[in-house]
Amino acid sequence: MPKKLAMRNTTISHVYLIIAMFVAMIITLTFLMQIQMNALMAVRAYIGGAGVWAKAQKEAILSLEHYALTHDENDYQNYQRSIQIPIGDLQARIALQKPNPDLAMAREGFLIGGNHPEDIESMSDLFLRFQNFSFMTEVIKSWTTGDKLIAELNEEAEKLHQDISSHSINSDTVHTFMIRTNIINQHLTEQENLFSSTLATISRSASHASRNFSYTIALLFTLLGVGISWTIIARIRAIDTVLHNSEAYLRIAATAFESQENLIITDANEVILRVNKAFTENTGYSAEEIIGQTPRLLKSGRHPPEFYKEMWETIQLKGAWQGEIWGRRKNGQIYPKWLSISAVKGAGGHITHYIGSYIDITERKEAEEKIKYIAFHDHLTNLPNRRLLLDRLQQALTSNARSGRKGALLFIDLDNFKDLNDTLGHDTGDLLLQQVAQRLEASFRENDTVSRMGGDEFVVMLLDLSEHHMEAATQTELIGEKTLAILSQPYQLDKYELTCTASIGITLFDGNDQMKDELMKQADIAMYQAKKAGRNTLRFFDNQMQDAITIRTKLDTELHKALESQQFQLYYQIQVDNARRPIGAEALIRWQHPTRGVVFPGEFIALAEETGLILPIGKWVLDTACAQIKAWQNDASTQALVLAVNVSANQFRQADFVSQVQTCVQLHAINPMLLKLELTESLMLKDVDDTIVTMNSLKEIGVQLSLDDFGTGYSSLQYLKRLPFDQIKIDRSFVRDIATDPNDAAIVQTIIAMAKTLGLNVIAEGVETEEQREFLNLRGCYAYQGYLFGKPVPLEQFEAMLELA
Ligand SMILES: Nc1nc2c(ncn2[C@@H]2O[C@H](COP(=O)(O)O[C@H]3[C@@H](O)[C@H](n4cnc5c(=O)[nH]c(N)nc54)O[C@@H]3COP(=O)(O)O)[C@@H](O)[C@H]2O)c(=O)[nH]1
Repeated sequence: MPKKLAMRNTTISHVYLIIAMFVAMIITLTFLMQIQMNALMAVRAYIGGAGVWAKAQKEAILSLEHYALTHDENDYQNYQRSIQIPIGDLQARIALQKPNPDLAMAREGFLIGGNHPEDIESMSDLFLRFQNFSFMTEVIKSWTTGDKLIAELNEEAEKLHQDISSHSINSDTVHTFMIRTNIINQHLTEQENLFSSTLATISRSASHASRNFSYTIALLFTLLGVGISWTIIARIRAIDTVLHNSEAYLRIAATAFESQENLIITDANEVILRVNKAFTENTGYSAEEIIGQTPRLLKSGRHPPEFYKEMWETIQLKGAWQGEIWGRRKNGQIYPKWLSISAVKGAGGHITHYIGSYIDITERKEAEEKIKYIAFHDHLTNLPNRRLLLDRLQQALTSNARSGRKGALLFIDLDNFKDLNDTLGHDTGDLLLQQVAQRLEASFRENDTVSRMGGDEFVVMLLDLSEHHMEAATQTELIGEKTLAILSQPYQLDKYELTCTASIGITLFDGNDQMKDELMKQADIAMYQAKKAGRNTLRFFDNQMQDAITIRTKLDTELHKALESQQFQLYYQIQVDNARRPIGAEALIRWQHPTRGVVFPGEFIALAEETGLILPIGKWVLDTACAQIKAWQNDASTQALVLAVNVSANQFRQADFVSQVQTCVQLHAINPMLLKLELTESLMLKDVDDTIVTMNSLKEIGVQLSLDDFGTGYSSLQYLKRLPFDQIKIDRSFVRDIATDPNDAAIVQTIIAMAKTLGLNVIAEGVETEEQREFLNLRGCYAYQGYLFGKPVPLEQFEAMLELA
């Protein structure tokens, strides 16, 4: 923690500073005391010296006065000895006052002056240091004056000595001498007093100054000490706070360490130092077992050495790594985890520790796998779904392009599955689909893919077929045939036992520039060909099929446009009675194609049925027919005509078909009896009960119902009895050969008889010859439609034809 470290360093330097300050204070005060002591010693020595000096001077004068009276040479000698002391001091002063003070000479002088040898240094020192200070100049001045007086005294002494030695002395001379020495003595005493009092003053002042200075220094150091101590206290408080916070951090870190995430700390050599509880619970290793080991103990063995090499290189380079990795628990279980490793660096930038944290992603992985499974499998059969098949197909295309081997797609569609679903229910339908899936799975190799597209459609992808087209086709055909055989075996679906066949469309692929969607479409097209070929069979895709599909696609686009651009038109084919009188017409749709001219319904109705476009087309036909009936109301020749329109199965099955018819009838305000709806026989077979309900509702509106193409379907009399038809229309395929084919003649005769029994009208279509008309007439059929009376024509021609009739 750099902040803490910086604070600690600052505090330590403050402590050093305070110690240094006290040392400095002690040294300074000691030094000051030393100076003070020296100064005081020097002052004391000078005061002492002054006493000695004064005493010697007094003794010298006494000895000299005595000598003047006694002329005893001993007295003069005494004078000489006494006067040496002041003269010694004079010598010392002169030596010290030299530009280059002569300390040796000064010492000699001071010694002669009777000063203590130990005082001499401080005396010289005081003199030299302070000689220019005012207080010292006073002293020196007094001293100099004293010295001059001593010199005067000495002159008087020498003169006296000469006078005595030459016996030229008299009482007057002695008297004068005595007066002069007295004067000198008085002056000297004054100077001594001045000298001593000045020194005493200096001593006191120095003492006061020194004490005050010491106090000031001590005060300053104390203040400084207090200031620094204050700072240190503040620092210590701050450190306390930081320490407190650090402890909190440590507590937080310890709590965080014991989090849900699995944590592991190693040293720089990857030796495990610490793990948390989550880790021990997750791996099964106790802390004691794992500490001291390396994370290699946790290796799964699923990653190659390069994986770990790369991982550690990243950590060294970037300081961290994270990724998905397999680990091993103590019980040997391998499991996935999301691992993050961070390198911890010390102050020098070297790695000191590694911290590893990971979360066990076993559950997440399982969930992902489950989601992936759901996304790529069909929930009913558990087979791969379309997405997975396309994925594998893409891979196969890539690998086949390299290997040159062929593959195949088998598009399998169950025959009549919808009928089974409708009649036996969806649960039974589901059971069938599951059993079909099981049979398919059991009969293909493991590397082939059996998938379900949805509904009753399955696609099998075969891999590793021959490189040669024909051989691959033969292999696939055999497999396809086998599959048809397997699927056509009876199924036991709860209480029902039934058989169900399939139609298979096959396309081969080799991976060269082939698109998977295109291949799927090809197999689908081939499957439709198989259906067309009668079901329970297989067909290979060929290019002609592709062309047909291309045309179909184009037609579909154009049909949509045709509806928007009102390119449809109704033609009318006359229906007559046995006296050839017009009784009605059939409205037949035509497409006025902008480039192709008139296009007949045989070319587009089936496609419109498949695509659902028949619904808006049917609505348009109904609306146009009702409008025409209304238009014919104004003319006597047309107002009784019944107009028949074809209704497709999809149109009839619309939930709101009845209300569509009712709305149309009401909107155009027509007599509903003049509208006849032609329903095909096949329409009746599905959901008979619903069909009856719808038909009854239509009958309630008042429209007529005609059973179209009668005889081509199942012609179930059982149903026919229950269905509220007004009319049966004999299909033209029976009419065509009634004169020549006894079977057809018999069928037509039976139909007419049956219709009479059921109380239904009967009309024959496709009447082209008088012979046919006569035959029908003789058998009791009195209504006809066919080229013999008129082809379907546009409205104008139809109305013109009526005028001629
Ligand atoms: N859902 C709808 N289907 C419609 C509609 N209009 C027609 N169709 C269906 O198309 C089928 C073919 O119709 P079309 O080509 O118009 O053929 C009709 C007649 O031209 C033809 N016909 C009539 N008389 C004769 C004849 O003497 N010889 C002969 N070779 N052909 C003849 O029969 C067709 C009418 O048949 P049908 O409807 O069964 O009476 C047609 O069968 C409709 O299914 C439509 O608007 N909606």
